[in-house]
Amino acid sequence: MNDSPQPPSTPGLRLAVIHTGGTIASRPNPHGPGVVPQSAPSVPGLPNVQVTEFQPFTLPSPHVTPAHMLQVAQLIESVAGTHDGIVVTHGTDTLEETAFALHLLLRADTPVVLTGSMRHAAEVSWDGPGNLLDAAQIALHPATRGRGPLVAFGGDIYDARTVTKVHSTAVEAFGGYPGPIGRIDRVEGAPLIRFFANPEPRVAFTPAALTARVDVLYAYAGWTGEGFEAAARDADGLVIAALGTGNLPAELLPLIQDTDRPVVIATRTHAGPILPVYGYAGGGATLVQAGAIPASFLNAHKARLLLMILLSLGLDRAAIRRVFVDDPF
Ligand SMILES: NC(=O)C[C@H](N)C(=O)O
Repeated sequence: MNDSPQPPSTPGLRLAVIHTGGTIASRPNPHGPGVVPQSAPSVPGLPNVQVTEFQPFTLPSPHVTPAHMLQVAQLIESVAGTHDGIVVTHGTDTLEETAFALHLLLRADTPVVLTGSMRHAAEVSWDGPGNLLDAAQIALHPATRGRGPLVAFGGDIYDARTVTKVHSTAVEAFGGYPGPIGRIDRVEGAPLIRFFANPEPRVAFTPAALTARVDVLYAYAGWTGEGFEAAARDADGLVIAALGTGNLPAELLPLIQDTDRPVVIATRTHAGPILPVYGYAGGGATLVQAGAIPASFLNAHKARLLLMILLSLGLDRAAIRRVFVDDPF
């Protein structure tokens, strides 16, 4: 653990800030109801840090697609060599998906820290400036290098692979098993950054485009497979947010047996792995025997991104299975 207070900045550092929208860029809508992203938040002044800002798009994060994630990854690759740290501001609703996409796509090891806010700029409790300052100081800290894309929120630092949004309104909106890998605090204004875990090593994939279609289905008591056939017909791959350790109602077993599409099984619970424990029809052991691919600890929407990338690279089912099973997800 590195727990020595750091100076507010080290002279001559170069920070890139990539603004993409979200509540951190939002204000009340002058043309209609609610709040909408409008202008990028101001980057706090950091002495002797040269800041370059980029604004590839300004979107609420429910409008962000995998194509936007690839665009951000390509922008990061293009500026990584000339910057010491990179911050991405993003809406919180799909922030974990962009973070995980960057985890899968980036080759550069320049620190990348994503952040956002839960309150908009016209609210007294706006958390944007604090989160942005945290993210900038984390991105420029020497101990951050080599940890892959991170998420900074409410002072906690998360691994892109495990972070997830856990609350729809609270300022402490992020969590995820097994929790933060670091923390930023301040002592008399100086940042104190401590890491207490390293993320698992990353494998970087380099698709030219994310062309594959992957649909997510959500399991529930009494599901008899509604939606499965259409998804298996129209999509290149499927992810099921299954029950418990990766179990489904019995009706799903023949559907999974009969499709030639890769079917990845994640859990709809909020933590824990997929395991082939149960041997009743639809139990995890029977699904794996039928060809389903366990998503390990990935949630369904992160498993979808990995499957989309692997299908876009042209991998077949056996190769996809090897990535899901052998790589540290
Ligand atoms: N807090 C937020 O940023 C939520 C917003 N709906 C978004 O993700 O764009």
